[in-house]
Amino acid sequence: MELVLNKLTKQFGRKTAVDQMTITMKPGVYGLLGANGAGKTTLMRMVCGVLNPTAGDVYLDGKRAADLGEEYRSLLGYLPQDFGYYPDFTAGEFMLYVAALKGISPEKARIRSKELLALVGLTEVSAKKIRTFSGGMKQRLGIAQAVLNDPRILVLDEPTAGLDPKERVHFRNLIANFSKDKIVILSTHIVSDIEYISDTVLMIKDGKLIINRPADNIAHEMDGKVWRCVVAKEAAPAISSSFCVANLHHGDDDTVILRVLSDVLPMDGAMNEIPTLEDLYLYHFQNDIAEYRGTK
Ligand SMILES: Nc1ncnc2c1ncn2[C@@H]1O[C@H](COP(=O)(O)OP(=O)(O)OP(=O)(O)O)[C@@H](O)[C@H]1O
Repeated sequence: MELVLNKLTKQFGRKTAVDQMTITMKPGVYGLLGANGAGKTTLMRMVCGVLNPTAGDVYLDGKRAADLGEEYRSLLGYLPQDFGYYPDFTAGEFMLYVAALKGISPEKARIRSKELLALVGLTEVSAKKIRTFSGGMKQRLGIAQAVLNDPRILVLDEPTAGLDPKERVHFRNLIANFSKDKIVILSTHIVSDIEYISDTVLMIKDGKLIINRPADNIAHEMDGKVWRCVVAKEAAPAISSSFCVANLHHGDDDTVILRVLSDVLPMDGAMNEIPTLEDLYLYHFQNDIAEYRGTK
């Protein structure tokens, strides 16, 4: 199976939300990373056919998804960011409702719903109303409904948003279970989720694909650019204002230890550190982050 996004573009008035994005995907987990407004949701909505591209196309095994129509949609599972859960439904009712929308026969729907609710750990609460669920439980229900039709392409828009660390780990494991032989596209702001679960990292910035690379050794382009600087407390603000600082903590005495991202030696005595995906992300998005913090 091969999913090709060919020069996929979406324009909202003058704003180009997704700009000529070309990606070839095979089964595996693709982690989509980008700042707020980078174009992740717009891209995912076009992949799922809920938004028409301004230009470009999605192809599945060489055929235009738009031409495949229902045949393409039947292979998709989608967990949108703003997923409506119908708070007065029970989890079981909700699964059957979504199954009906997906055209699954009632008998098959009952069996599959039961299996999936068990898989996501919601069997005991399947008769409880969704309004009583925690954020993590709702997200688990969200992924269960997305895979009801056993999709070959699974699109998850920020599935770990609002989850506590324990729920996030549980959720990541669930996604890993579901991802076998599928193309999974998952967006998040949480770098560690991408690091743990993705086979390929896609980084997008201002609607453009800036990185499309296997997750192993993803941060190697940062080799020699991540520095550990130990300075006196008074010297730390000057370093913070001149360089991108990924992390800062206080040492034993009156020292401060900074993790600095810089192409050049930031100060005498700085030592290179092993780069991480988070360093790579911060390096590419440092201007967005400075704006967000109000320092630019
Ligand atoms: N329906 C729309 N009409 C006009 N502009 C839109 C519309 N949808 C998205 N945009 C704009 O397109 C850009 C990309 O938005 P998108 O929601 O795809 O980003 P994102 O990366 O998913 O962001 P977030 O992480 O905040 O969800 C933003 O500037 C957004 O304001």
